[in-house]
Amino acid sequence: MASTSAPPSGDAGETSQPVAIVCVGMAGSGKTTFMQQINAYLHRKKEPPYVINLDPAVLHAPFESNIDIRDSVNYKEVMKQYNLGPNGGILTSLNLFATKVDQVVGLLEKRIAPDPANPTRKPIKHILVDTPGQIEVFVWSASGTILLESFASAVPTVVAYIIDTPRTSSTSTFMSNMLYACSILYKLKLPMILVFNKTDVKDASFAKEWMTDYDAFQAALAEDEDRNAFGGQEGEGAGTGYMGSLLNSMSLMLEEFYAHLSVVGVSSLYGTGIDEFFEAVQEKAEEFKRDYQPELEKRREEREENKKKDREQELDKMMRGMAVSGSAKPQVGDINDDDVVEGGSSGDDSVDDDETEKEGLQARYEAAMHAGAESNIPDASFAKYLFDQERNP
Ligand SMILES: Nc1nc2c(ncn2[C@@H]2O[C@H](COP(=O)(O)OP(=O)(O)OP(=O)(O)O)[C@@H](O)[C@H]2O)c(=O)[nH]1
Repeated sequence: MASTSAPPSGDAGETSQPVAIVCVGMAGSGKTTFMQQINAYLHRKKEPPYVINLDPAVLHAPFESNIDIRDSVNYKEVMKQYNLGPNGGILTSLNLFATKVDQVVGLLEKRIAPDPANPTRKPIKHILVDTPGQIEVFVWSASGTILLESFASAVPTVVAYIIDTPRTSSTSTFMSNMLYACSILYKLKLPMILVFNKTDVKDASFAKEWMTDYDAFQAALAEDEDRNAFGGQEGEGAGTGYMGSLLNSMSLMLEEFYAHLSVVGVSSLYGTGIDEFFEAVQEKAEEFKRDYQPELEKRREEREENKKKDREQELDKMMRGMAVSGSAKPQVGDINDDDVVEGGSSGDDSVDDDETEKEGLQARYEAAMHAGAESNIPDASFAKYLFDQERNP
């Protein structure tokens, strides 16, 4: 079941490696406000984080970034040059930035490694990564995967999925959001924390209960069905028996998924629940090292192995190509020599044969003409003569 209030396994700052927290969330869920809040929290704790902004379209970020995609890629220029709309512009900017991921990780690794020239420099304990508001552009793009895998190869990385709690309070919107979270987990393959934001407006206890108590969700489902209110506050209330049974089976299916999540309720506006969030970060960082890192390394090794195989195949193909073209010349030479020796049927020889044939025909024709002239063979018989000559040269 969801580890909604798991005890902290130590201060997040005590881990030897820093933890990267990648914030994703639907537009308006409060991602930027949340980033601002956790950034301020860490500054207050005198543990300033390393901040990476991957949102090329953000106009005013309320916090400073150490690495900012906007410093390398001009989103508006990308839109203009490639004739793209806003989403295409963000995607292309991310793709362009992903080509520099080695430099980004290089900078990051340099910063988190101890500096012999400055031994008193405070180590970085948290890396905060802000992502574009268009969640699908990041989560479902190749560049998003490349960037995340690169971070995860450098430091333990966890995903914080920010949810707008007041807009998730009906059974159907809750289920939609959970399915989306599930798809993100499958896609990113990194430990995930569900951050129920805006708890100053709507407490997240209902969500925690629904995730841990199947009967409680069933009761809420029955209530929504009775009220014909599957859309909740923001829906149209289009409840049907089909919807009820669908939500029912989905909630059963998601039980296993919930078991792998940490769930926290926060108010980014007032800063409540942030301690609990960092406890969950610590828990997930440990989980990353225990469960995800070996899997990531296995995938990386497989990729390397496949790359090696591809390279070997290419090399093999090339060598075979060289062998064919290398041996082709002598072989062609051999064939020519053999042809000459054996009088084989090379193209040139057949031309010679044709020539000989032609000359023979010509001679016979002339002889025939001469003979015809001499013997007055009529033209009609001449063809027969030639024919006979052909058959009995
Ligand atoms: N009441 C309340 N409002 C919040 C909270 N967090 C964010 N908001 C409000 O929600 C709105 C959206 O917040 P943002 O932080 O801009 O959301 P976002 O997810 O970054 O949005 P995009 O930039 O579109 O991706 C703003 O009006 C915030 O003030 C919260 O904890 N409580």
